Amino acid sequence: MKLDTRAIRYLTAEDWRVLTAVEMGSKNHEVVPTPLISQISGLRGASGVNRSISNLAKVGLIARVKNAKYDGYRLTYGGLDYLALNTFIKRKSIYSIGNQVGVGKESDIYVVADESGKQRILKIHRLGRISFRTVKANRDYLRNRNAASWMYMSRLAAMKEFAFMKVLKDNGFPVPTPIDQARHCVLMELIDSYPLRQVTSIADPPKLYADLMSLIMRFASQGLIHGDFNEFNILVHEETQEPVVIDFPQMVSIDHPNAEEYFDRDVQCIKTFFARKFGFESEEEGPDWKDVKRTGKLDVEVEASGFSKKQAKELDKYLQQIAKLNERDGDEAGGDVSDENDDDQEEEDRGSGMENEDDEQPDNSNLSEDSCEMKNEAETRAPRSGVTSV
Ligand SMILES: Nc1ncnc2c1ncn2[C@@H]1O[C@H](COP(=O)(O)OP(=O)(O)OP(=O)(O)O)[C@@H](O)[C@H]1O
Repeated sequence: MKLDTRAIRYLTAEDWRVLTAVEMGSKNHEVVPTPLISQISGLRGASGVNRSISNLAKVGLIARVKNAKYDGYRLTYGGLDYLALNTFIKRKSIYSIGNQVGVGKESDIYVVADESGKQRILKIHRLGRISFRTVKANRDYLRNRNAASWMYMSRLAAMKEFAFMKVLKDNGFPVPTPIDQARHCVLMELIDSYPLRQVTSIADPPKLYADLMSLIMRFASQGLIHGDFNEFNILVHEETQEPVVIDFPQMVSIDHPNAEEYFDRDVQCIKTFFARKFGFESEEEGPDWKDVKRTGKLDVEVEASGFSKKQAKELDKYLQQIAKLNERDGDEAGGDVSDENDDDQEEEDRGSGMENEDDEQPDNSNLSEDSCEMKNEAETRAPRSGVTSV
C-alpha cells in the first residue's frame, strides 16, 4: 500500500467530514450504510454527501462494499492514512512527505519534513496486512476479531511504540525522540544511520558489542526486555557509531513468565550476529539473567503513560494470532504484502466484538529461535532528497 498524497490538498471541508464520518461509522459497522455516513457527517442535503462519497471513493480513501446486504462503504488504509496525515498537518508536525525508506512486515517508513524543512521519520503501522491475503482460509482464527481490527490494532501498535519511546527517551536510553502520534502513525526523529544489518565495517566491533550488551542490562535493570534486539532494530549512528534502538512491539517486563528466555535470546542474537558478521567473539560470558538487578520501574511507568495493560494484552493477542497465521501459511503469505483495497469481500470475513477473554500475559513464543533473521531486507537508508509538499 503506497502512500499517495496527491489528492490531500484537493479535498474539500465536506470531503473531510464525510471521510471522518466513515471512520466513525466503521467503529461499529462492518460496512457503513450511506444514510449513516450522511447522518454522522451532519451535512445537509444528500447531494453534497453523495458528491463527497464519490470524490473519496475515486481516490481510494473509501471503498464501496459489494455483496453486502445494504449499500455501504468502508474506510481503506489510504483513508486512514489521510486522516492521520491531516491531523499531523493541522498540528504542524508535518508539512511535506518524502521518500519511503522502509517496508517492514507490518509498517511503512517515510521521510517527512516539518515547515522549517527539518526531516523526520513517519512510521505507519499496518498490522495484519500480510494475513489478510489468506484471511478466508483462516476464517476461524479471525472470526471473533473486531470488524475494524486492522485499524484498531495498528493504532494500538502506534500508541505502544510512542509510549515506550517516550519513557525510554525521558530516561536517557538511545532511542529516536518521539515527536507525535496520530491514529496508526508515529512521528519520530530521523537518525542519520544505517541499520546494523547493513553496516559492512565498524571501527571498533568489541566496543559496539560491549555497548549493546550493557544496553540489554540497562533495559533489564529498568524492568524491560526489548524482545527483538537484533541487527534490524539497532541503528548505528553514521558519525559516532553509537547504537540507537528502534521498534518495540515485543518489549516485555522482566516480570513476564518467559522473561529469562527473552533476555537470553536478545543476548544470543547479538552474539551470533557479531560472530558471523565481524568474526568477533567476546572472551567474557556476556550478560547473565542472574545478574539482573531491578533499580527502576519503566515497565510500570509505561502503563501509566497512556498505553494500558488491557491494551497491551489486546495487541499481544492479535500479534500472536497473526504470527500463527503467517506461520501456518508459510511462504505463501511470507513477505506478500497485500493491499486491502484488492478485495472488497474480505471485510465480511472479519467478525465483530473486540473481546479480551482472558488474563494471559503477553507471550512472545511466536518468535522463532532465529528471530534475528525474521525481517525483510528492504532499502532502509533514509535518503535525504525528494521531499515534496503535501
Ligand atoms: N528513526 C529512524 N531514523 C532513521 N531510520 C529509521 C528510523 N526508524 C526506522 N528507520 C528505518 O526504517 C527501517 C524499518 O524500521 P522499523 O524496524 O521500525 O520498522 P519495521 O521493521 O519496518 O517494522 P516491522 O517490525 O513491522 O517489520 C529501519 O531498519 C531503518 O532503516
